[in-house]
Amino acid sequence: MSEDLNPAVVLGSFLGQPALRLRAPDGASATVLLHGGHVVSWIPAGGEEQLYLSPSANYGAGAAIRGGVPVIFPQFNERGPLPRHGLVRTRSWQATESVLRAGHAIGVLRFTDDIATRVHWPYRFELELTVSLAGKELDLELAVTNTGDKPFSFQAALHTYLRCIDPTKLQVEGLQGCDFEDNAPDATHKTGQQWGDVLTLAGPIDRVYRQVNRALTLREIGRKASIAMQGFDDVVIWNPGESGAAKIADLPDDDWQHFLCIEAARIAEPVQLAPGEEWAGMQHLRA
Ligand SMILES: O=P(O)(O)OC[C@H]1O[C@H](O)[C@H](O)[C@@H](O)[C@@H]1O
Repeated sequence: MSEDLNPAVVLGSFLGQPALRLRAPDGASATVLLHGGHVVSWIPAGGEEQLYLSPSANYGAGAAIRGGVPVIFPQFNERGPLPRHGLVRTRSWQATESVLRAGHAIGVLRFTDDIATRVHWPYRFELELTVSLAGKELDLELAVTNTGDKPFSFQAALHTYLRCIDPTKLQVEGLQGCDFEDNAPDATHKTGQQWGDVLTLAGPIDRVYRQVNRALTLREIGRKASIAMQGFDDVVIWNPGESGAAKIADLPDDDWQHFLCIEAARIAEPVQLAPGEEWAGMQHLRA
């Protein structure tokens, strides 16, 4: 991609890392690192930063960046033999396209399997992350294509760290009736069902909500944001709380108070892809 192909989307740098910088005509902007295809910043038109990014985050080859929107593929967490959260958040992607269409700045990044990924996972695949923004909206689409001659199955997620004022005072609405798996260290029951429509946090939370077929609303003082998904059946809600944050080296001890992860995920029922097939999942964020 040439540097001056489109003034709405340019190749630049962010903390010394190669990055795609998107700016819509209405002033909305986002930054996507080539490392991990990782969105590290999103500022809606006339608004403020919506994503949390740890000041202690690590960057560069092999690093998993704490904050922003890590792309998880083909394994979620430690639910298999691969490195935690898969193979692509720690590797370099390529910027392939930049477009300004109907007022939206759009950038596309691609990741293709290589010898290093095939050592872990012997499949041929291509990922494409499309980042599109304008006004108060950010749309992220992850497309996965099986470019090989063997079928495979995978899990995937867009592990979005949403910046917030205080996670213990916000509300997430829209999960009523959904079954969940509770992976918090102190959870007394490993599964449950969301009985009320309003989820509030009292401490650490690490839940996989199943079959969330509607948009979620995040409310806190002076703010109402919405998060909708397509293709991603599950939603992970994660915050390590004070005790968990103390064990995370690349997160300042108090910073658990500045974000809530609302992750568009496909975990419980992995996607099966035959040779030549493609799957796409989307997360739509509205500030
Ligand atoms: O520390 P990481 O490897 O980035 O994982 C961060 C978190 O990701 C997900 O939200 C999982 O549900 C959590 O169990 C995990 O702690």
